[in-house]
Amino acid sequence: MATAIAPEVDKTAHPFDKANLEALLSRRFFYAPAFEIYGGVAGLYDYGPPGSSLQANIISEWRKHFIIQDHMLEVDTTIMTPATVFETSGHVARFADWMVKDTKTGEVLRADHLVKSVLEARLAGNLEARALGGQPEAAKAPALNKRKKKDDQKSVSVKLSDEVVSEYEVTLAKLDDYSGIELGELCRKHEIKNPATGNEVSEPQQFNLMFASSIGPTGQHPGYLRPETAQGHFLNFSRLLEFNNGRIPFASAQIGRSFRNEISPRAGLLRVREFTMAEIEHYVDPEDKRHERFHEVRDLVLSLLDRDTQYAGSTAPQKLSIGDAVEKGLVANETLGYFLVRIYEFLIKIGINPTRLRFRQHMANEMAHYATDCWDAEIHNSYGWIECVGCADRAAYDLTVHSARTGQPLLVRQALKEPIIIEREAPEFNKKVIGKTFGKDAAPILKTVESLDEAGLLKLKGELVQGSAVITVGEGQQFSLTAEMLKIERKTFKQSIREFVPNVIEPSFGIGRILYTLLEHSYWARKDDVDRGVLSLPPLVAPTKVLIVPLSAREEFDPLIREVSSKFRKAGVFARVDDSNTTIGKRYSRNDELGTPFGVTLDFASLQKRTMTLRERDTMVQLIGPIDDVIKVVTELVEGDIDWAEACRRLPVYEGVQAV
Ligand SMILES: Nc1ncnc2c1ncn2[C@@H]1O[C@H](COP(=O)(O)OP(=O)(O)OP(=O)(O)O)[C@@H](O)[C@H]1O
Repeated sequence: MATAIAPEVDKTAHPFDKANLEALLSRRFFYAPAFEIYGGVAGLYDYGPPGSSLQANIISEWRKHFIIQDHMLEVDTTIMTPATVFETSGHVARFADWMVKDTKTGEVLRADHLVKSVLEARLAGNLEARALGGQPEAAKAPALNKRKKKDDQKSVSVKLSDEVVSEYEVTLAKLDDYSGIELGELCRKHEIKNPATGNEVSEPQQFNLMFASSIGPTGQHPGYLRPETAQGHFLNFSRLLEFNNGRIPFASAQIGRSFRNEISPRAGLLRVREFTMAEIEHYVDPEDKRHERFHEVRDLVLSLLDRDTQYAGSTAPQKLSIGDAVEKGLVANETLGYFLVRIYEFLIKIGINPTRLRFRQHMANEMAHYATDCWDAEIHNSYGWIECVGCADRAAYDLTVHSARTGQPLLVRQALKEPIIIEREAPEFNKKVIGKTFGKDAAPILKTVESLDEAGLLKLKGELVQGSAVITVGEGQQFSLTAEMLKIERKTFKQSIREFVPNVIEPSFGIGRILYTLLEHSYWARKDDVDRGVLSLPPLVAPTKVLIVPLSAREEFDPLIREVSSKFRKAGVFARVDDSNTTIGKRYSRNDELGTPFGVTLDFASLQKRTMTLRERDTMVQLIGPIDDVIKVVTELVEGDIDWAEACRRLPVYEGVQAV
């Protein structure tokens, strides 16, 4: 048997060409602007057949990797949410970005994106100018009036002083940390204007990103489309805990749509107004954030860009094993570290280039006020380093606020191995007297006193000793209590149950951002022809796994096509027949663009000798073998049980005319 060597393919013969990739994605209908024939709406996209399959395959792998392998509890909660939920969670007050307006045209721009694009364009212009030689334009920020109007839309060769370059670099490294006021100051200081018009911009204003709606026909019940899936997990916490037999740690997981009214979405799938998220809420004991499988991942080395490095104005990550990172306190705890590794493994498995993946820690202002640590998985693409997954330790915030608002306990009760004896102040009521004196107000009065903490009870006790005490119930109603109604005494209790609100570690994935970045990482053009694009998607996520190509349209091929299709179907391999009336080369080229990893060709020899050729997308090498052997090899390739080098050892190279 002739053995083929699996050749290395040069995928870097041409520099990455975004326009070519975008043309391919549109031509093959991976996705397209929604409502296109009505002119489209910014930030809304529809996925076509290959895009939908690719997304479904990524999600399917996500379910296997996280839900199945880590035994998570899957939920599917509603998108439409009553306003009170988001008032409680803080989204109504704080889920906002800073926007500025063009003072003449009224065009709206996101403030931090404006600062970023203008400073980056100036730095790029500086590099160009330095390459050409020349004097720095100014010791400080270059005045815009010295520049051409509109010059910040793209880089313009203007040399900057070293001092300005370093100031810009530090500003960019810390960009996510600035408040609205600071962004306004940056615009004034660096004379940042609307690049499209050269006009000044207004002071930054906050814009809430949630889509408001109302529930029911009266319009009296305000609601919002959820901007993340997380709240649906938290509100079901008690049921989930019960489902898990009252034990933590455990995690809930949800895949679903979220909506954000982004200020000016201009980055394709990276910033859209409706998108699919996959979110995990992992509930842990606040006093023990170890993870039972941490030992399995502790030696894996990640690229970590910590907070202090960013404050120092650098964006160079350090390579560190997650074990060391947790030990040094760089990553707050084992559970957070475990998830960083699991996120890494998932992204690599679906085809993200590991050299273009880093984890960046949030800076102080960037992080939600309640979070204790947060790292974003950022993946590099032609738009720069893009957050694709956020991973935060949200502490006990969400469960605490929903519990306080609803009066429902959202906590864990754990039997203590050894009961503990505690001494504390305890109220003893004379319910008869209270009932007689206060009537229907008696119950809320008792509830208010019972909810007082140790300090509150001691204060009340002191006042009662003086004769009477006033307590405030609900919205400010006051009642006077006497020593006849209430005694407060120090008592001893035996506690055999520990009650606590768990902390939540939340990995949150944006599927669209991952999908687009994967397409960029997979795209390259053949050395001999820049227009022959290939998407090297791994078989695991490729929309179609095998293309069946009959060489002739003659009827006598039909039974064989049916047989091969049916055998692939039975093996669980998604195959498509391409019997279009075009050359075999064109058929393969089209499927290279669709990312189809394998092709099998049925020719006249197939009819006579029952053989079939097998073509690999990237190398275009063709092997040949008996039909059943080829199907077996393809099945193993698709399932990841063997690689192409092994396939080349199993089947001889096809020596006939190569169908390229
Ligand atoms: N407008 C959007 N379009 C597509 N994906 C998004 C969008 N907003 C968020 N995501 C995805 O959801 C994930 C979790 O959302 P999160 O709230 O952490 O994002 P974010 O910090 O608001 O993102 P950004 O700062 O880029 O707006 C992100 O990592 C990203 O992958």
